[in-house]
Amino acid sequence: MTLAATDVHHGYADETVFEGVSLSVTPGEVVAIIGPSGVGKSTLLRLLALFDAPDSGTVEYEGVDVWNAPERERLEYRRQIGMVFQDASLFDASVRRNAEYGLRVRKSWPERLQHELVSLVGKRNGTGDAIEALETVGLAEKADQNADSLSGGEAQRVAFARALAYDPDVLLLDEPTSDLDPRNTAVIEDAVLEARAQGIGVAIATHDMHQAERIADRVAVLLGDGIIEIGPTDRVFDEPDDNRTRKFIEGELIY
Ligand SMILES: Nc1ncnc2c1ncn2[C@@H]1O[C@H](COP(=O)(O)OP(=O)(O)OP(=O)(O)O)[C@@H](O)[C@H]1O
Repeated sequence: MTLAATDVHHGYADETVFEGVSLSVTPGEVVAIIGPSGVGKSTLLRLLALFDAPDSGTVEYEGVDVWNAPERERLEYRRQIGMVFQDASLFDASVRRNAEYGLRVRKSWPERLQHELVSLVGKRNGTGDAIEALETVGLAEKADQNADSLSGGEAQRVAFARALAYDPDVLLLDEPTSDLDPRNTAVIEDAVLEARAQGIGVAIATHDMHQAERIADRVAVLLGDGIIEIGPTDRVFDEPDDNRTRKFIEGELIY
């Protein structure tokens, strides 16, 4: 399942964040979105997550222009996309109940609706296993603990498991490790690579250049005027086409 934003423009009130941005996420790849603070990395992820419609341009799920599709279809496409934010935002409930959240919502739907939606996206998700997802992030043994007993890093790992348990086609990660120590970061990065191995397409916004180098297949560099460069990670880091990319990677203030 390919998720693609094409020539999207977006802004808030009168302020344009970016224009003419195109980015696709294909199955089994990790795309890192890098760029200075405020250039619109989160905004782009929100457009890909179908939370917000672009001001112009299209967002397509497997070739379907989702903002011209009926609302019910759009909601179903949205459910194929797992999102993890910088802040874990867990519920005051057990780790297991948090990880199961998406599964419970889907199971509560009428059978007729389930069939209709399976025919739309070609699979029945919501049948995943929360404990398996917790195992992926090394927290299955804490399944019965209340989420508020977890450390910040553990909570973020549960947020990742919650997105994974639902069996998404795509995972969108908005700086998921920016507040984490190296050990918890490594757990999340391994889980990302595991998701990729299962065929999930992943886009991750990150300020950590080393993280992008470690886990991304492709890197998109977002600057004031849009994506100035996109390509295989090694090529973008070692031989960037755009001089601003090189300066940004080397830590110069360019924006
Ligand atoms: N809901 C909103 N209402 C108004 N302006 C917003 C909103 N969300 C983001 N912005 C503005 O849009 C611009 C892009 O923000 P965004 O969060 O997408 O950038 P970012 O690259 O993810 O930044 P950071 O790296 O600091 O997280 C910023 O100027 C921000 O202030």
